[in-house]
Parts: sequence; structure tokens; C-alpha cells
Amino acid sequence: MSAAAAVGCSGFKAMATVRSGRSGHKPPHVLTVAGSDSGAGAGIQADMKACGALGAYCSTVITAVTAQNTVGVQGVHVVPEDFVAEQLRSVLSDMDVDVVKTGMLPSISIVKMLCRSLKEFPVRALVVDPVMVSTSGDVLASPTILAGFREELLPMADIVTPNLKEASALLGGISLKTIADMQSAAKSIHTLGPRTVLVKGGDLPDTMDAVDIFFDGKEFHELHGERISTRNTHGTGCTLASCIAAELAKGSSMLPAIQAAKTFVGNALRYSKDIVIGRGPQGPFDHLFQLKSHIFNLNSNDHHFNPDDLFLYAVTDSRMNKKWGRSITNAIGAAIEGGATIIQLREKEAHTREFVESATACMEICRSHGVPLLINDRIDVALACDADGVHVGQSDMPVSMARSLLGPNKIIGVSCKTPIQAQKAYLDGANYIGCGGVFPTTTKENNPTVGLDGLKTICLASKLPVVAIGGISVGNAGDVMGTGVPNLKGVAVVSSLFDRECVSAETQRLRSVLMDATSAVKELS
Ligand SMILES: Nc1ncnc2c1ncn2[C@@H]1O[C@H](COP(=O)(O)OP(=O)(O)OP(=O)(O)O)[C@@H](O)[C@H]1O
Ligand SMILES: Cc1ncc(CO)c(N)n1
Ligand SMILES: [Mg+2]
Repeated sequence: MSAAAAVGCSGFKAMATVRSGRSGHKPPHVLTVAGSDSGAGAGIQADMKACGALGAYCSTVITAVTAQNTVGVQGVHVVPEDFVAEQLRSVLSDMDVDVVKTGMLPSISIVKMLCRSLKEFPVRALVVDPVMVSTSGDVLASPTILAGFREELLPMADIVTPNLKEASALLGGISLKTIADMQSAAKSIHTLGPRTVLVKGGDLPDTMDAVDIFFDGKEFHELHGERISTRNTHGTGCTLASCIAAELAKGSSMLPAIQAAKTFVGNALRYSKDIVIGRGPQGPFDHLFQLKSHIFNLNSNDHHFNPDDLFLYAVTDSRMNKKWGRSITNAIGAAIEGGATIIQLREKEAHTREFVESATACMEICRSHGVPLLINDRIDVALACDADGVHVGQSDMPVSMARSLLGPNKIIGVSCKTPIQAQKAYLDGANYIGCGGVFPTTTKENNPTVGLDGLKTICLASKLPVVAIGGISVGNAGDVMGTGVPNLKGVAVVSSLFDRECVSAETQRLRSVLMDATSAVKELS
């Protein structure tokens, strides 16, 4: 059984904070067992930077020292097996390691000794990057380690992350040229014993996207990312595996960990695409870009998106506020008081200055209540007031562009009327979709409705959580939630809250209708 299967990956978070014997805070901890890269783009150096950037502590057991630069690998000095064992003992006997990540393991005896150490000191998850050949084509481990991988290390792994050449080597040298080849390779490698497999497509020829294939033992997931045109891709593989390890150590389950890792690599490449380090063909990238770019800054107060936030989604409308003589801050304050779980500012007429000022004031209110605030359409306003994200329509800025401007941590929602739009939203990196208009509404002109049947069809096609919108009120919200589709997480409303005299009382009424409908659905299922 794999290391994490014994305790269950999803239980990480609860355990991570209580394990330390001493009082105080134990950071998530990744141990990397890998080789040193003197050029510092890959290997141990990449692992430490990647884990640090994602907020995990990284200890290091060095298996080999390489003389390496942007031209290639000039030399390899293997650390004696006994001394690798001693390093492992030093770290594992003293520190509470959550996740072990392996990189360059230069000999079969080191592979076998590592497996013995992991049996003596079990950890919660094992991430195996089966480093054999770098993208530059240099051989980093002798083919004799393949037997050690197949027989001992892979059966203990929670995930193994071969690139195309490594996947081919693990399977006896078969050729891998297409996504279909990658899928069948992932399935075959799974039979060697790892709990899950990620075949990385960074080196797949003739692809517009950087596509990786994840196989969890049952299903395939195709992970797409924009292919960044740059020479600085040295160390992408090490970084991806370390990011997965860091996310697992922080408490994530596997698929979200991989998605976060892929987003990190894509953003790092994008940020570093023009940096020049070294004279050779393949340069390192900047793992610490988040320190330099506010756009990618992970240290902001961003609200971590939880699909349940979509339960009662209040969307403001300046005309209604004017009609009832309320300020926007009073309107959202009342909605939050009544139980709104997320707010969107939809200001189609406001001047930019006024919009930024009121959005900043709303942000303060929302943050103090732990309720996320999104801005409709205006990425610039969302950035200016450090909102939690944006909601865009099909004719607003494309989701992929909004994602690269806002960075990986902001929430992006997109309005979808068709299954194709819903699928695209997922591939482009949105967090949720808004589906509608479900019923006719006066808030939005010329808005064809999809009805409850259309809503259901789109929910079933969507891999993202869905919030229903359009003509929803206390009278029909029960029917909407009563459709019982699992990824329908809530309803978004405008006039049924804000075109009323008492916003907080209306919000409360709607909340109780939604609660009743969801408990009725739960009872039925
Ligand atoms: N140019 C690129 N743009 C975007 N993503 C990329 C690019 N190149 C690689 N990736 C992504 O980086 C990750 C690592 O994949 P890759 O196939 O390059 O691994 P690797 O060959 O083991 O890396 P290396 O040997 O350079 O450390 C994958 O998620 C892949 O899709
Ligand atoms: C030390 C080391 N580990 C892994 C890789 C794979 O990129 C590399 N080039 N060097
Ligand atoms: Mg590569």
C-alpha cells in the first residue's frame, strides 16, 4: 500500500497542525531526495525554491552532485550510498516530514536503500519524479535503476511523474508521440504499482498547449496549460513534482495539488520567459517571481475559493440602489447581514474613480465578514481594490487572459449558456460558472433563458461548480435547488434582494428557502 493510502491524503490538514510534540506551529514539510544542479535551475535547488515559494519547508538529502549549466551536464559525482543513508536518517529521525519527493537517484543501490528508509520512517505521501534523462538529453541515472523503480519504489509511490522519455524508458522503450499514447502509457505505468500517474507533455512535439495526462487508477484527466514560448524551461519537471509535494504537505488532495503545481510552473515560465542566464540553449526560470510581481503575490489576503461560497450569491445593481436611496456599502452590508455568502459588484454605469472607491469600501466590509467580493467585468478595478476575483461574461475579457493578469489565487467566474462554453471555462482556468438566465428577468436586456432543463444540461456538462442566475427569487429558488444536480452550488440574485425595501430580511427569506430545498434534496438521495 502506498504511504498516503494508509492514512488518506484528504486527512492531511487536520493532522498537520497537531503532530508537533512541542507547542508552536509546524510548517508543512517536504523532504527532497535528489541531485544538486550547480546551475541551480533543476534538482535540489529547484525543489527548495519551489517548496519555499508555495509555503512549505524543504529539507534535502543529496544523492549526487552534478556539474551542470545551461549547455548541459558536464559531470556527475555520486554520493556514496552510506552517506545518502546517513543524511536520510538525520532528517527522518528528527523532523516530522509530511511528504518525500524524489528526483535524481543515480544507482539501484540508492533506490533500494531509500525504500528501506521509507519503510523504517513512513511519511504521508511519496512523490516520485523518475529522473533519468533531462530535457537537454543528458543521462542522469543508469538504466539499471529501472528495476529498482519497477520493483520497489513505484509500488510505494502516491504519484509518479515521468516526462515522455522517462515514461518510454519505464515501459521498455515504446514511442510516445500523441496524447492517446500518453494515456495508454499512464495506464501501463499504473500497473507497476503507483497510486496515480502523471505523464508530462512538456516535450510533446507539435502541441499548442502544454498537456499533461493524469491517471488516478480509474479516470484520465487532461491538464492543459498555455505553452509558453521561452528557452527557460530547465527544471520544469523537478519544480512540478516539488510543487505537488508542497501542496500535498499543505493538506491538498492529489488532483488539486497537480493543478496548483501546473499553474505555478506556467506562471513562473510566463514571468521568466525573457530572462537571460547562461549562454546555452536551456536556461533556468525564476521560482521566486511572486516576490517581485504584485500580480502573482501569494501573500495577499485572498479568499481561498470554496464552491460552497456560491450558495447565496448577491449581485448589486446601482439603479436599484439609487431607486431605494441606499449606498452600495449599505446594500452589501445588509445582504451579508441576511446571510449572503458571496458578493459581486456589477456597476455598469459608474465612473472608474467612483467605482474603485466604492469597491475598496465594500472590500473592507466583505473582508471583515470573511465573505468574498468579486467585480463584474472590470479586471482593472478588481486589481486596484485587491478584490477576491472577477466575474466575466462571454464578451468580456477572455478567462485565460484574466487569469494571467490576476494570478493563480483570484476567483474567476464566467457566464455560460451552453455545455461548450462550460467546458471552455474549465480549460481556461475559471473557478466556477454562472449559468442562465434560468428564468426571464428585467435586470438584463435581451437575455435568452435556458430554463431548468437547460440549467441541468449545462451543470451535467460542467466540471466546475455552477451558480444559477436569472429571474430567481424566493418563489422559485426551491425549484432551482430541487433539480438536485451535485455541482449546482447555489443561486445568484439581483432584484429579489436589492429591488426590495428590506435587503437583509429578503436575504434571510431566500436563505431559508435554499436551506430547505438543499436538505430536501439530501434526504432524497
Ligand atoms: N513551454 C512550456 N510552457 C508551459 N508549460 C510547460 C512548458 N514546458 C513544460 N511545461 C510544463 O512543465 C511541467 C514539466 O514538464 P516537462 O515535460 O518539461 O518535464 P521534464 O522534462 O521532466 O522537465 P525537466 O527535465 O526540464 O526538469 C509539465 O506540467 C509541462 O506541461
Ligand atoms: C540534478 C538534476 N536533477 C534533475 C534534473 C532534471 O531536470 C537535472 N537536470 N538535474
Ligand atoms: Mg521538459
